[in-house]
Amino acid sequence: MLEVTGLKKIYETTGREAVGDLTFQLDAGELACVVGPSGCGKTTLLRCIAGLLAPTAGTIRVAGRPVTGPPDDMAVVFQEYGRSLFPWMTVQQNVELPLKEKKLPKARRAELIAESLVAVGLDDVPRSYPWQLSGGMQQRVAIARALAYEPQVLLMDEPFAAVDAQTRAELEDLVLRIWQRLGTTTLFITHDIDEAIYLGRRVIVLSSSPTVVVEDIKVDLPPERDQLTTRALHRFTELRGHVYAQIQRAKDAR
Ligand SMILES: Nc1ncnc2c1ncn2[C@@H]1O[C@H](COP(=O)(O)OP(=O)(O)OP(=O)(O)O)[C@@H](O)[C@H]1O
Repeated sequence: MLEVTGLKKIYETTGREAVGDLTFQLDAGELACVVGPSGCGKTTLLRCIAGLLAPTAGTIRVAGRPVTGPPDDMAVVFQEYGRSLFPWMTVQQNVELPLKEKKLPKARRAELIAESLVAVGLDDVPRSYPWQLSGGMQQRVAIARALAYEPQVLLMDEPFAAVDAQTRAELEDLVLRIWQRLGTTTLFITHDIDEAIYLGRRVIVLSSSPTVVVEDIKVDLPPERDQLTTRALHRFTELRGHVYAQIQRAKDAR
C-alpha cells in the first residue's frame, strides 16, 4: 500500500541532507510507527510521503501509484491541532471540508461526519467551534476529519505531542480502536519509544540525519493492547530497552 524506495532529501537552500537513503514498505492494513533521534528527518519523511515536498532522489508509491503531489487517498493528522483546524468553522464544517473537495453528495457527507464524530466521541458538539474545545478534543476533531475522508493511507505526525499524558493515553487507545475497526494502513511518527511500541505492530527505527532505517522491528506483543497490562509486560520493557539502545547507537555514530 505504501512503498518508500531509496528516498533522499537534500534541502537546496542549506545543502542539508536530511534524509539519506530510506526504503521500507507497508502492507495494506498495517499500523507501523517510526521513531528516531530528534531532528533525524521524521517530518521531512512525512512531508515527502504526503506529497508536500519533492524528494531529491527515490520514489514513493501509494497503492502502486507514484506520489507527485498530495495523493487523493491519503489523510494527515499533524501535531499542531490548533493550527490545522479552521477557527471560523464549526467542528462539523471542519470535518466536512475535505469531503466537499472530494465532491461527495450532501447526504453521504452527513453520514460520514456523523459516523466519524461518533468514532472519536464528539457527536455531542458538532456545532461548537474549535476554540471552545480542549486541546485533546481539538485533536479528536482532526482525527475525525481524517477518518471521514476514508483514506487508504493515514499519516500521523507526532499527533499527541502537545496534549497532556492522560489525554494522550486516551487518544492512543482511540487510534487503536479505530484502526482495529477500519484497518486503515497507518504510519504513525513519534519521538516517544513507549508510544511507538504500544501502538505499532511494527516499529521502524531511523538513524540520525542523513537518515537510513536502522532496524525494522516486529512488535511481538499480544494484539489487544492495554495501557496498564501491556506496558507492564516483560517483553514491553525488553523492546523499549532494545529500541532505546538502537537510537543511542544511531546518535553516537554521527
Ligand atoms: N525547510 C528546511 N530547510 C532546511 N533544512 C531543514 C528544513 N526542514 C528541516 N530541515 C533540517 O533537516 C533535518 C531533519 O529535520 P526534520 O524536521 O525532518 O526532523 P524531525 O525528526 O522531524 O525533528 P524533530 O524530532 O525535532 O521533530 C534537520 O537537520 C533540520 O534542520
